[in-house]
Amino acid sequence: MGKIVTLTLNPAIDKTVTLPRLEPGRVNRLSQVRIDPGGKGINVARALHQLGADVIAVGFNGGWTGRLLVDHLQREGIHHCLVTLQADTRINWKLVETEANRVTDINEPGFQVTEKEMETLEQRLASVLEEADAAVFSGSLPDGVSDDVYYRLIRLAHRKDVPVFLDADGMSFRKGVEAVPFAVKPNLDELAKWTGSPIQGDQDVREAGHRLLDKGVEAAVISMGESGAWFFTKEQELRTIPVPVENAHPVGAGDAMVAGLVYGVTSGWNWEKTARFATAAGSVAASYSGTQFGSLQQVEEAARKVRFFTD
Ligand SMILES: Nc1ncnc2c1ncn2[C@@H]1O[C@H](COP(=O)(O)OP(=O)(O)O)[C@@H](O)[C@H]1O
Ligand SMILES: O=P(O)(O)OC[C@H]1O[C@](O)(COP(=O)(O)O)[C@@H](O)[C@@H]1O
Repeated sequence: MGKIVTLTLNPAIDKTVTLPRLEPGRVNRLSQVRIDPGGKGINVARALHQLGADVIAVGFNGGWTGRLLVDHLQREGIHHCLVTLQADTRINWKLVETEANRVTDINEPGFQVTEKEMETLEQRLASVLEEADAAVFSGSLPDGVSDDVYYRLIRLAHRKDVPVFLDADGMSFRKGVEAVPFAVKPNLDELAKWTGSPIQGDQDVREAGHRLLDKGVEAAVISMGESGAWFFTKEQELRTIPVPVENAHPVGAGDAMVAGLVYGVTSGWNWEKTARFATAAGSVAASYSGTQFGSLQQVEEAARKVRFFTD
């Protein structure tokens, strides 16, 4: 496995705050507070690094929260190539209510990016892609970045022969798919936005998965939280069932799954092994508070317990 590049246009500091129950309109006191570096591509890089992969995180970053983010990345030993902006990297709040076992995400929109800054980022990405075996483009877009950005950058990666794994939402995902990434990983909400109609059962998922393959992507993975995921290629379709995680902390599970998927594909594993591993990577992440990811050994152990729907 060679170098993997992740792209995070809108990174974040994830602030996970825990309390028994939120009482709106009253003074609430937190029982725990946790800070993690975040944003989808940053998390994929952290998860891949935990698995032992050679990874570099590319993206924007800025202000005091940006310095905090870099500090965390350095402590974790993550290589990065970030374009520094004046404005602060956003803070995304993850409100955990323990009594209801409910997590509410409150994500800031993020900083404003100029055309010039976007050009600088594209130049850096282009040079990092020269040495890459795979790239992961994921997450929301900051203000000022047009929603065809993944489309353009996937085409850039094609010119360098680098397969792209895309995990995005809304119009940036829709346009990105048109550039034919190697793989996509929507969850059910993201998939419903792409199809334009609600996804109401396995048959709807299968139809949507095949529509994604018809667009030319080699692999479509549809994640469904604790219910596992569907893994589609032209040759095979599998539905995985993870070992359920009690009192799960699902933030970052999707990013861990993407990391597991890239890890399996770039290791040359078959689709069953990759599907088990990616599913398990998500579950291990869901077992930790905040965003924390499993080691190779932990994920391999959890992968042995993943079942296929037809088992
Ligand atoms: N409560 C859970 N128990 C076990 N596995 C989970 C749980 N939540 C998530 N996962 C694993 O993580 C994967 C990705 O989670 P999901 O919530 O679908 O992603 P996203 O964060 O992108 O919405 C799931 O397909 C599953 O394998
Ligand atoms: O870029 P977006 O869509 O706002 O998402 C950013 C958030 O998603 C996360 O990367 C978690 O994503 P997943 O739960 O999908 O794995 C958080 O760390 C971050 O706060």
